Amino acid sequence: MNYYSLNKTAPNSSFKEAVIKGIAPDKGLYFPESISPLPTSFFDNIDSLSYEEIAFQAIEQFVSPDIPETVLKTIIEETLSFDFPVVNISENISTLELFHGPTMAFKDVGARFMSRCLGYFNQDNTKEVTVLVATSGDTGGAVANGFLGVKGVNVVILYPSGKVSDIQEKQLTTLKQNITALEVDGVFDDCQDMVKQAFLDDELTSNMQLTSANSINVARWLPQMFYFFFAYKQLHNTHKNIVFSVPSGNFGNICAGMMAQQLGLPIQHFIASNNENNVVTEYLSSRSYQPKPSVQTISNAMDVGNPSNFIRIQEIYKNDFETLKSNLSSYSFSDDQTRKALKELYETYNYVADPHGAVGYLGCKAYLEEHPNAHCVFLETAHPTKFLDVVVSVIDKNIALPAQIKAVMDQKKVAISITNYQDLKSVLLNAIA
Ligand SMILES: Cc1ncc(COP(=O)(O)O)c(C=O)c1O
Ligand SMILES: N[C@@H](CCOP(=O)(O)O)C(=O)O
Repeated sequence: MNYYSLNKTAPNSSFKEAVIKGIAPDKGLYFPESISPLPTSFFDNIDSLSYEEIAFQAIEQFVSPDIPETVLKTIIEETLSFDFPVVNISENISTLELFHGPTMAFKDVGARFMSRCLGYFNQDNTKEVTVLVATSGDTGGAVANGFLGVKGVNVVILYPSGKVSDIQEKQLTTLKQNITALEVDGVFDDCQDMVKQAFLDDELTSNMQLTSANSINVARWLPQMFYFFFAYKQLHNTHKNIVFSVPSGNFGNICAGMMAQQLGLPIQHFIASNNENNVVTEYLSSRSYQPKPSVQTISNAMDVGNPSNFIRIQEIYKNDFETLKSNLSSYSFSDDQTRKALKELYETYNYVADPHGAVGYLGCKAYLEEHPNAHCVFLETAHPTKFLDVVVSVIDKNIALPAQIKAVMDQKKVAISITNYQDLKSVLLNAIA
């Protein structure tokens, strides 16, 4: 598969080139040249397919011929080494739990898939690759974990100081080895802007091979399609009119769901559930797309004021506002509403959610008011213990810590404080000096 740049002024790239570069030379996001729907027999037989087989068929066209079939099968098998259960909440609402991986957030799937692709492409390469990542909380930990010890790859993670949870910070600052954490005096969008600026910097790019492990990288983004298929497999015999409510920040996850739909997955509608960072909610009601500075919320990983992947969503719908609107609704919720939803989920349904999942639940409720015949699946994108203070204070009950969380809690944080792009550049240049 070849990929074109959404800025349309760079040459097309193979999957391998797109993964290694991360972003096109004209700074556009890569997008696949074609999307061929899966045959109807795939959906007719989905009950008899394993998750690995489903994932293989979903992604093969996007990575072929750069990753041979046997290698791809191994990558998928290693990526999907944990469970993706759908849990029933009420008659019309279920949740897809995406937190059973090593860092307990949905990012584990994309990070594990991408690290193995890059490891494969880099196996005979003597030139080291530097993976730059901006995180508002979960990408950093997942990428650190996914790339830990990968030969020839150094990972540099930028995170906004004081704006990620304690556990998230531990997950991205305690691994050492080939992982460096940079604590930025700013918000997530500052981190993301610095990463994008680094790709524009000739002094850096002529001295080192830079790539990104944010969802701008196609190998991080596309595997996020897998679990929409897994949810469908679990639900399609008992539920019709399946809609997904995706707690959204950078819009990579929901955009991956839309790619699954393009492959033929019968998803009736998408709901982008937002906290008060509501650029897309506003766009759908006003037609005016106005990125704005992010505000801090209790669903911190969604504190994004300029979502990178919205341009891919526009491309999927060929920049047609009405087509997009017929397939996507969006709602924005305050922290107070999120706290009430956490409480309601616990007290009414005995379900302990995390603040991001709670925003997704609110999105389901809002949509179902207008569409009572739908079945809404909200993505539970992280484990509640990653946001221990918020969740415990709301439900007023201690929750057991999983082994993955206990393993990092008492580790010592190691991070370099930076305030601006020059600081980032110095860290990167010093590393190769
Ligand atoms: C727990 C959690 N939920 C939701 C999101 C938002 O996902 P996306 O950025 O793909 O929209 C993130 C961050 O990506 C996250 O970490
Ligand atoms: N919410 C994310 C922000 C980065 O998103 P990505 O999917 O583009 O990596 C985070 O948790 O860091």
